[in-house]
Amino acid sequence: MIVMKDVYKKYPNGVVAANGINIEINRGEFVYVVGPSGAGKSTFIKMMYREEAPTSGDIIINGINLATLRNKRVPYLRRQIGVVFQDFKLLPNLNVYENVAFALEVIEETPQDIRKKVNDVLALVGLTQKVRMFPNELSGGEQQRVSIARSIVNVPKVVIADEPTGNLDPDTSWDIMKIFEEINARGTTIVMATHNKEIVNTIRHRVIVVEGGLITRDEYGGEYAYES
Ligand SMILES: Nc1ncnc2c1ncn2[C@@H]1O[C@H](COP(=O)(O)OP(=O)(O)OP(=O)(O)O)[C@@H](O)[C@H]1O
Repeated sequence: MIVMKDVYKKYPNGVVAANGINIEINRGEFVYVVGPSGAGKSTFIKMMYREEAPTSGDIIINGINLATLRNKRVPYLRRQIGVVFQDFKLLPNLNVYENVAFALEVIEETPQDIRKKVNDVLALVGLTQKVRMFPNELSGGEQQRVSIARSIVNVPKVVIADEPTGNLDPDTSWDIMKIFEEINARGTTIVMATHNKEIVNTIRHRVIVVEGGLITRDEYGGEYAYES
């Protein structure tokens, strides 16, 4: 469960990117976050995994209050949340297997556990044949699959994705969406910022519209639509 109460965010340059956001997202939901460029979608998402801190207001993720979370507890939060980016953010000097295993190794899993968990998630995203390849040997879609595998290897309750199909062609984007659908079907909450109107209007889920740092619409099975 994700709760935001009166969340306000002003960047040091004076830009107000969140201007009183209130929202509840229940366990297992799939939520699209849409809105015009500069509306505050990335800021909204970054505050959920504490990449950005709100200026005021409360953010509670699976019972963890980010307002009172100590910095040393941030890794604990990050284990509960998988994050997927538009530009994949893979480590270029590690192969597919190592990029995914890295996320587990940092929390001191045993080698046997690592092997099983990494192979399982790589099978889920369809990359079993490419485990020894490096990011620069993969297509964009394959790199995004690695990044998704990395995001779910710790079995997080929530996966947050900021424009995960933004760098991909339409066919590849649909393939990536199938993986998110599968992850969601297994019970993981998904929060996804996207500009992809066709996807939002075809694979229907809850749609939150962010405009001017505010949630201006919130509809289950809604359409990709906003005023400006
Ligand atoms: N680190 C930052 N410092 C200062 N201002 C920022 C910072 N990050 C974002 N902003 C500003 O906050 C506002 C919201 O930006 P944000 O990236 O959240 O929008 P967005 O809806 O994700 O946009 P896009 O769809 O273009 O990615 C914009 O005016 C932006 O310029």
